[in-house]
Amino acid sequence: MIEISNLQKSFNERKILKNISFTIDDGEICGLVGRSGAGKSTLLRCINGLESYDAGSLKIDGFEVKNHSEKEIRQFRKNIGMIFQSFSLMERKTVYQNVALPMECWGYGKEEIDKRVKELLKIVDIEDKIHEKPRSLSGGQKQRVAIARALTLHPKILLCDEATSALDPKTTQSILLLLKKINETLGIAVVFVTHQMSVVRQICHKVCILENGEIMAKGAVNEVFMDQPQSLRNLLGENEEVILPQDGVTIKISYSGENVNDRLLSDMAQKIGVGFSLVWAKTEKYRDTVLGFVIINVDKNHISLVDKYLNDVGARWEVLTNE
Ligand SMILES: Nc1ncnc2c1ncn2[C@@H]1O[C@H](COP(=O)(O)OP(=O)(O)OP(=O)(O)O)[C@@H](O)[C@H]1O
Repeated sequence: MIEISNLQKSFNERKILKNISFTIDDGEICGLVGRSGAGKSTLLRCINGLESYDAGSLKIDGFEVKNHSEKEIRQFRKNIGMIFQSFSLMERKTVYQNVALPMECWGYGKEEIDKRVKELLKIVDIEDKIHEKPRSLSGGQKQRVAIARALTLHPKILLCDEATSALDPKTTQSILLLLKKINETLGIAVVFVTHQMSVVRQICHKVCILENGEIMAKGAVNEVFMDQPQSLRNLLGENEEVILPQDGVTIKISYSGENVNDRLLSDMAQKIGVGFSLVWAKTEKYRDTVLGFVIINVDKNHISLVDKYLNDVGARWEVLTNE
């Protein structure tokens, strides 16, 4: 379990992380998102003990990460694997040798290394490239090797720094599926720093949105995406321009596949006898649920009935325009 409480970090008097608090439970996947320079990588480096922090607490399974000897930190880092956008493989070594490296550094015997490397190459589905050098591999294959290497010492946590940002969409999908499988079968917690919201939607249980070193929103992914806090809107941008009607009241309704069924609007029309015009709608698939977003326009005389109905069924909604 990762427990971060009021964490603060400055570089040259400049506050980079301000009062960061959140927890990641064992086996959870947490997305850390935010604009460039928000402090995501610094936070990741604090988690694996590469960077210290000025105040607050960062505990992993009860172990406060800062103020330890080199030896203690080295031992602690065995619990944490890390993968990067740039893969960071050793070009002169083969796939086998790259994956074997952490175990060699820790002085494991040849036989144990051989068994573990082959087992991992099978998990990441790249056994056929065992004797190749990184230069002959595609980006996705290189990331598979990097994932295998990150898992050699049986870590409890995998930190991913923009791990899919250099990959095309199809390869990104296959790496996300692999990380999901690893999370589910090995129970490893994953912290995923990314700019790609699709990554958060598809594999993360939780998300933290960082802005200028502060957490602006955090929580279960479907909750945060349904609430659409300003920090999330800032990140998503205005990529869909919807033309809103000039008269009546235009409202946006958000609902999840768990608490409101897809007959929400037709039921509303039937039960309260109110018509509406559909302005825009979309559904999005998340890890464990589907979210629906609908914009409708109703006569202003009917808005109190609509208000009551939507509150009764537990849908979230907001007024976009009111004539
Ligand atoms: N070692 C350092 N010394 C001084 N300033 C640093 C150092 N490392 C990071 N910073 C500064 O801290 C801020 C946060 O950097 P960080 O790399 O954590 O952001 P980020 O959210 O990961 O950005 P990106 O998405 O571009 O990787 C930036 O303004 C950066 O310049």
